[in-house]
Amino acid sequence: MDQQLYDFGMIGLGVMGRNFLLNVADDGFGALGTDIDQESVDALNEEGKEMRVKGVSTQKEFVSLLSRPRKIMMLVPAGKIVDSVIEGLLPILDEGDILIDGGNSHYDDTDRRYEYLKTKGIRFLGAGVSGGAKGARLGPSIMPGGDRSAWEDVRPILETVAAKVNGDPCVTYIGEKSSGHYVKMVHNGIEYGLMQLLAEAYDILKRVGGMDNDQMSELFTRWNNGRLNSYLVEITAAILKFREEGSETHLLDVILDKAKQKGTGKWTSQSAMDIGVPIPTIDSAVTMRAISAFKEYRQDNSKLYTVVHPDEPLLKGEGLAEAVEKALYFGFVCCYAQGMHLLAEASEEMDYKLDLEGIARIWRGGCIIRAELLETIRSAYGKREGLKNMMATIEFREDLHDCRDAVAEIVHQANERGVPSMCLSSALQYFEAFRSERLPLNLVQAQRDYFGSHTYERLDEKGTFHTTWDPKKIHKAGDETDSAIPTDPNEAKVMDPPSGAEG
Ligand SMILES: NC(=O)C1=CN([C@@H]2O[C@H](COP(=O)(O)OP(=O)(O)OC[C@H]3O[C@@H](n4cnc5c(N)ncnc54)[C@H](OP(=O)(O)O)[C@@H]3O)[C@@H](O)[C@H]2O)C=CC1
Ligand SMILES: O=C(CO)[C@H](O)[C@H](O)COP(=O)(O)O
Repeated sequence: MDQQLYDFGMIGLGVMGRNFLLNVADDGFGALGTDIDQESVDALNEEGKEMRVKGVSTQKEFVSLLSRPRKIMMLVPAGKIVDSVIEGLLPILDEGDILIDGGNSHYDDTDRRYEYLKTKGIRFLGAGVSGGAKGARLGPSIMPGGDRSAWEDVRPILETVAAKVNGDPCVTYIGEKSSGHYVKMVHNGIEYGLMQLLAEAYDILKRVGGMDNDQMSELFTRWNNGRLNSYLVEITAAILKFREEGSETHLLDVILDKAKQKGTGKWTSQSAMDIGVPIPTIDSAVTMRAISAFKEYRQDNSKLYTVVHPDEPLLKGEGLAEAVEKALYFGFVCCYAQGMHLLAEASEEMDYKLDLEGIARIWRGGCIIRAELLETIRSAYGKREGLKNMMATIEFREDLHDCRDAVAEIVHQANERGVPSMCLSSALQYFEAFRSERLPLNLVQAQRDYFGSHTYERLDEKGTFHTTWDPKKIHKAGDETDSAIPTDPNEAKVMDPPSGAEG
């Protein structure tokens, strides 16, 4: 093999890169890897001894051993490292070679790199990869976007290594420019939401229902055999019962309750805010990770504010379990609905021309958010061209109706005992807001017009209106904000803090 050229190259032989490359080799392709760390190169050579795999130490040797056009994937930490790897490669690549960024890069960086590499004659793909270590090794879900001809060239390899659902590979060309990384970012936003919903269900079962870890593990296993069937429910069941060898304690009970984040969830929320798409369940999950990081504040506050716990929960045992299952299912549907809606709007905003059915299809296997539910989502989008929000489709209408009261009850139970349920509550509130024909935002419009002359529209007349709400208002030319200061001293007083509030 050493004298032959290799079909596929990987830069970065960490958790994802090494496993992805071994997966490529499993499928009979010649697989070549390199890493800044010699130990990772040696480990690949050791692990790939019996396979068509080789690790080399320099980029020069790496590039010289790849067949043309070279097909190189980078799985290195996102950010400046990606740019430095690109700069190192450029002088030794040839026109038409293909570079794939498989990491979790920000879509703006991907657009910049795509344009830059085009000027250098390099065909660039920003390809989200999901599935963690095991997925990369056995079959991930892959979301490539960018140069279409590059996709056609790497397609046979990516379709072979990707996960399969009923023989269908979990990879498709997502679209132009940064669309692949945008879709992966939203995948991760949904991932944040589902994980937090599961964490809240665990907390409620434990603190409201008094269930122990082994009982919860059995329950999650049971749920995984029903409509909640998904990778994240499956691993939650496994985590709940896990004990280290020789230990009586569940490992979960001694893990610090501060969740880290690398950025993709936050970027999803930021982009949704920019475009104006509501994704409160994903936002709440990002916020809960941020709150979790303030452990010391939480410790201090827990001593200051105590919650009176009612003696007997209204729901317990099987009744509670059944209601939590409904709440979780409801939360899952709302979370996917928010992510898909964001993709639908972003597709227009960024001109990505996304195929939402295709995206749901390649998320059914290999990735972290894979779930039985995704087949229903795929079918809902497949049947309706232009569908943006799936909440009102016949596929989900009955289930959401059926689960709604259970979510309200579970949130109530959690509130009664001071157990935070930000994601579950946000899912319920999202549903309530979207099914409200009339929202109280008429008052917000009136307030905006009152203090800032921002105008409003009316239900009973066409046009844009402004009212002089307070004839006593002092208008200072060119400074509308000043006119917002109430002139009535009694009104101003209301804004003073109530006496005795401090301390
Ligand atoms: N872990 C996961 O579950 C998933 C990760 N991702 C994304 O994939 C990317 C890689 O993640 P992951 O494999 O977990 O990260 P790791 O840190 O495990 O691996 C990255 C590897 O790249 C090496 N590296 C760093 N700089 C260079 C360089 N200049 N040239 C060559 N190699 C270099 C690192 O070496 P050293 O350690 O010595 O710095 C390390 O071996 C990230 O963008 C991540 O967000 C995507 C999906 C899932
Ligand atoms: O992309 C992934 C899975 O799909 C990664 O595991 C992701 O990096 C996890 O994100 P975070 O560290 O922010 O929880």
